[in-house]
Amino acid sequence: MFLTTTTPVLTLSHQDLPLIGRVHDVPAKGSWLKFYEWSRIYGPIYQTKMFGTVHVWISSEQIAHDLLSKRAPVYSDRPLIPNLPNNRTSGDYLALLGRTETWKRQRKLCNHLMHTSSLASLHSYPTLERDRMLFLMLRDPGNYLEWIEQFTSRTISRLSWGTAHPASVLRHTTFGLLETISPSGALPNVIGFLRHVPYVISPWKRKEKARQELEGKLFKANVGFVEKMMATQKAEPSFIKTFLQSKEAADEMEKTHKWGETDEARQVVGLMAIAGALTIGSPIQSYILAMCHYPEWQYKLQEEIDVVLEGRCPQWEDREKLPMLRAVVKEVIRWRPAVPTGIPHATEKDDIYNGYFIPAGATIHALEWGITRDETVYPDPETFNPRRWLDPSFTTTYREPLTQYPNLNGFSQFGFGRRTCQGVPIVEQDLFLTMGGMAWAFDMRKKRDPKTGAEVPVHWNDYTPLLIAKPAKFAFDAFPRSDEKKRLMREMYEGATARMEEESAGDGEAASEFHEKMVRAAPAGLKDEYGDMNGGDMPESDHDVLINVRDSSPDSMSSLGSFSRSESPNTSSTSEESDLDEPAEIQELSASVMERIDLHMGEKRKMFNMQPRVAGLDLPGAWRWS
Ligand code: HEM
Repeated sequence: MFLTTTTPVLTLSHQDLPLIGRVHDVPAKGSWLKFYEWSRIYGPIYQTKMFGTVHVWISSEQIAHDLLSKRAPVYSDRPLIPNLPNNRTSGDYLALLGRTETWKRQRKLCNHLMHTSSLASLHSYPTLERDRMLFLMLRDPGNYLEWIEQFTSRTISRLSWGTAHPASVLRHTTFGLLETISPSGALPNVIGFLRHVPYVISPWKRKEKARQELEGKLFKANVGFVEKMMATQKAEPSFIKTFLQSKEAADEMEKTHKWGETDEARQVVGLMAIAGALTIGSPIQSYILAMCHYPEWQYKLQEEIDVVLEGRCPQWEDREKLPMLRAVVKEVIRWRPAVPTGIPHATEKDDIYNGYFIPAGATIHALEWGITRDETVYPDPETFNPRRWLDPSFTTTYREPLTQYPNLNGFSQFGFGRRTCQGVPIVEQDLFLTMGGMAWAFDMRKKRDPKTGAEVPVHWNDYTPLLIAKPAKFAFDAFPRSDEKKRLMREMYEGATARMEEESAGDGEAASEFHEKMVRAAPAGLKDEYGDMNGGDMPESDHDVLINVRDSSPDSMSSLGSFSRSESPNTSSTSEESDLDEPAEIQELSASVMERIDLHMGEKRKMFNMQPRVAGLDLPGAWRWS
């Protein structure tokens, strides 16, 4: 009943797009590979029907521009997400809103906050956190996933609220949201009618409600913190601070109409934090994967950095002088897109494109994976080749002047038309600094078997299945390139931590008060999950031991409570610090965390029971809850 034919249907006035595929032909893992494979057979635009909804898949940048940009009034809506059914209207998540007045107002605010922050070079937060990350990698490269995720979540926390303290909880709630919204995440996104299951027996609804409650409290507490710091002139720069200052300076009309209420700004900034924490780790990890497979590019990059900077580690101010580094950044994103299926748009009216009919209400996917494999634009697309951005013979990608290009502005990987990504300045700076820093500091390469001397294989393209795809964990060696660089890394780390300590002295108790109390109030089991509210600060000296209590491989991250942490003295609990004298807000929050864990356990049991019924629909295992 849900299935389709492989033959285009002809009518007198127009032709339907080629209609292909069945829901159970699409694997849950690497679904974009299947959609790309179909594009090779059926062309750069075709449709599938899944549970009654038309999905249009576009694998050509030109077609994506023709529709999503040039016909923006028709193609700028977002589809309903069955597992988050108010996504188009609630105003909680800007990126998921329909094309409403709320979305327009929020997008304007987001734009203003990003612009202000990027004019101030993101307040050097990415540099500070990059310096911290390099040293952590030096000490414990095997835990690279943790250091990278800490880098991204701490950087965006600082940008959003002027402090890194919320980073751990942010990572947690954000990953839950990714499950909620991903087509291959929560089951109602695959079997749409499951969204009608009543709340009391819907594990998905209950889990999502608990997650949203926790997230809401986190965002509220963070705004409260910024307000408190501003009252004493100690607030570090942040999106929220910019909002509050802009509103303060505005006239009465602008106060509500232009900038909206603080509650709304809280959600806009929350969404920006979510986007930053979710996405940027993907290309950083893919860079290491690329260097394992293409060591020659690592040497070329190191040569550029060494010659131009004479031994210094790349800084954001060096960007004009380092085109190869910018080319590597861009090529990593092309080679392994972070959002390989794109974030879908929806049509508001029937449309005809080159004689093909596209109905109102269709879900439109700019298939980023397919777009980056268009051979007319990217010859030999499977090969990682930054030269395509630097050599004039690559006429479709090369652009002058090299002091400016390549860069990420307008790159297809950040979407199309009115819904393009707002975070490009952060992505650009984060990736330039981390990839440049890693190339400067380390020779990264495949491990060798100590007995045989043979290279230990590294996967080529094993990525996590959710909307934001990250490479499965792999083993590699990261050798510091010299003793001098080791010394400099320590110095850079110490410089970064000194500044952090200064900030902590400035924010005194207020910054950590909320988060640390939450940890202390939580029972022992939960401390594993929320243990280090600083996002895993480093021990004082080399002799301290990092205790990583959990595996942070992408696979294990698909279950709640899976983030690894390092034990830190200031977050450990004592019997005197019981929850009895905690403020009501903290007790309430801790109870909600408990409820969420209970829910999670119950839900897993229920899921188990439900699987035979799901299997009765003849869906392959891959489409079931995993
Ligand atoms: C590697 C990192 C990132 C990638 C690949 C990426 C990619 C994307 C894509 C493909 C879209 C959808 C565009 C469309 O619908 O046509 C999007 C939307 C968005 N991104 Fe990003 N993004 C990244 C990082 C960020 C960051 C750090 C922020 C932080 C501000 C951010 C904020 C947003 C927002 C607010 C939207 C929604 C725009 C709207 O719906 O109007 N993104 N991004």
